[in-house]
Amino acid sequence: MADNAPLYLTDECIRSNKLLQLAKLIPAIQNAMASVSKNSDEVIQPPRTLMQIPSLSGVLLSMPAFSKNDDALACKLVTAYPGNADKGLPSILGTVLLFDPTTGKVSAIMDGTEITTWRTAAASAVATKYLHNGTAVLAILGSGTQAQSHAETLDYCFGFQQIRIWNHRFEKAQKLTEELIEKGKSAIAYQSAEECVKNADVIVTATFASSPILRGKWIKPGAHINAVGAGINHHSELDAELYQTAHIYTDTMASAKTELKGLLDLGITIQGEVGDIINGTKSAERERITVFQSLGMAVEDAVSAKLIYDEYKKIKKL
Ligand SMILES: NC(=O)C1=CN([C@@H]2O[C@H](COP(=O)(O)OP(=O)(O)OC[C@H]3O[C@@H](n4cnc5c(N)ncnc54)[C@H](O)[C@@H]3O)[C@@H](O)[C@H]2O)C=CC1
Ligand SMILES: O=C(O)C1=NCCCC1
Repeated sequence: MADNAPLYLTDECIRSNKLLQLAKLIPAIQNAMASVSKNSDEVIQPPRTLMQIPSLSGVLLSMPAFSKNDDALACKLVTAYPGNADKGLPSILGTVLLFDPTTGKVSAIMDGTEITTWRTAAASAVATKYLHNGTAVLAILGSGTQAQSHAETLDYCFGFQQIRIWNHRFEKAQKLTEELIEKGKSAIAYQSAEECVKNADVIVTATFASSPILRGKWIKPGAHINAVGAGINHHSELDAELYQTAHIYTDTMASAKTELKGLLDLGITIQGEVGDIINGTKSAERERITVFQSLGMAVEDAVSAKLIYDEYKKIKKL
């Protein structure tokens, strides 16, 4: 490889060299979420393009961003193909280009699946920190990639007494539960979503469900929900009653205006961005049911890619 050629970092390389560690990732994502919500030039992040391919049930997103504080300029191209599960491939596949911000030259090309997996869970952890009201029981609806990263990341941050897993295919809930138990966590698989979320303090929805899997009447007052899943229709996992009663925050209002249009058209209010709470410009009402409606932000990918690049250069002494 020529000296000035971009680095190519695969998901396997990122995993085996531990290039993306929660201890560094979570504060970086918190800073990025805060910066997005400041009226400043700290973050440049245009609305992402989202191209649907209905005949193949797939979506391709293009997500550029610049973070001044992190000196990170990047663009992620990411696809969502729910049918990949039957083909032994991840549903979410991505590639991130990291640029030298001063010249625009590509410094690294990275697989984006590890990045998407962990930065999404890190964003939910930050939202949970600012919106939750208790950390005894974590309930996760879904048992795929995001369910696993959320179980590990939220437990890393809050140390839950119990982690409950539900999936529409029970054997998959059992499989994730066994993996969590092997890692020393106290996990239980549930056949019923209602039983799974009963009295839970923090709930995660991370599925491709196109109709509600979580109902407002099942949830205890003060519970916090990280609504992560459902592809391009980001608001199909929770029922209307829940959206109508909860205090809802998102990651970026700029994307919410288009990607959550279905919710806004129902007259549902989004209180603001999680960054507003971090910055102290809005205050959380933790005694109410709160929802973090996660869309996913390009700046999260940019700061994650920069962390990986810096860590790789450090360990390889480049
Ligand atoms: N907000 C964000 O930043 C991000 C959101 N996502 C979204 O998170 C969700 C999960 O993604 P991954 O874990 O990577 O996918 P995955 O394919 O690994 O897991 C999907 C889970 O959904 C379940 N599922 C599929 N169809 C379902 C249905 N009709 N009803 C109930 N459950 C169903 C599967 O059994 C599996 O447990 C997707 O909707 C994806 O688009 C993914 C990455 C980032
Ligand atoms: O932010 C992302 O990355 C994604 N968001 C929605 C689903 C596909 C990946």
